[in-house]
Amino acid sequence: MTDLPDGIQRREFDGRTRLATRGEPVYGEPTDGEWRCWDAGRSKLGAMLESGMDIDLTGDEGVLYLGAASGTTVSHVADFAGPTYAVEFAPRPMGDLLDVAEARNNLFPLLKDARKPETYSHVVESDLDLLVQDVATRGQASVAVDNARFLADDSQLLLAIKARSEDVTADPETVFDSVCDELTEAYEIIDRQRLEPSHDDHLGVVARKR
Ligand SMILES: C[S@@+](CC[C@H](N)C(=O)[O-])C[C@H]1O[C@@H](n2cnc3c(N)ncnc32)[C@H](O)[C@@H]1O
Repeated sequence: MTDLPDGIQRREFDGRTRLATRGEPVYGEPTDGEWRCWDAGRSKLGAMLESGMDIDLTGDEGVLYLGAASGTTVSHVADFAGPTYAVEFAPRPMGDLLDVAEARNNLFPLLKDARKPETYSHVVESDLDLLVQDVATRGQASVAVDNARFLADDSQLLLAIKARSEDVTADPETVFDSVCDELTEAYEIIDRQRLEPSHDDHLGVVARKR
């Protein structure tokens, strides 16, 4: 069961109850006053929260977000959480991400490679509460394990695993099992759930740092 902080609400948009955060709109999402709809169809973390996975959020978390792209999901995270470091290695979406950060003084975009945490360890604080990861790259488990260095003990990992980024031909369940096995080097898995129908061949994982 998901524990939602005050900064995330369930509200009605177009006759459907959906998640929402308070902040400047980013991707043309529907709004209701200062609340903006968090579109689970465009956000794996949104889908994980909407499906009621075993996630525990308080709203004052320090966050490291890996794979921020243009800021669709990390904008919602920065709306409800504390300092949010957003790592993205592609220069193209970084321009959009900088615009998103303009309206959020707790969002810090970093043009860095998530496979090389040593290149941003001088900027990102230590003892963070939450690692959110959505990087379309091979070696998703080792990225999460290598970045555990920024987390306090017992903090949370919210991970979306994309099967095809590991192996386009393998059965997704086999890929998910192997990534989850590798994660246990640094984390205890609390919950795992496929993200269909909104995100094909993706697994949502909730874990705690050991
Ligand atoms: C599926 S998109 C992320 C979407 C985003 N999380 C959202 O929901 O708004 C995956 C992103 O991971 C980025 N990425 C892939 N490998 C990376 C790496 N090694 N370091 C940083 N970013 C990476 C890609 O450039 C891409 O923007």
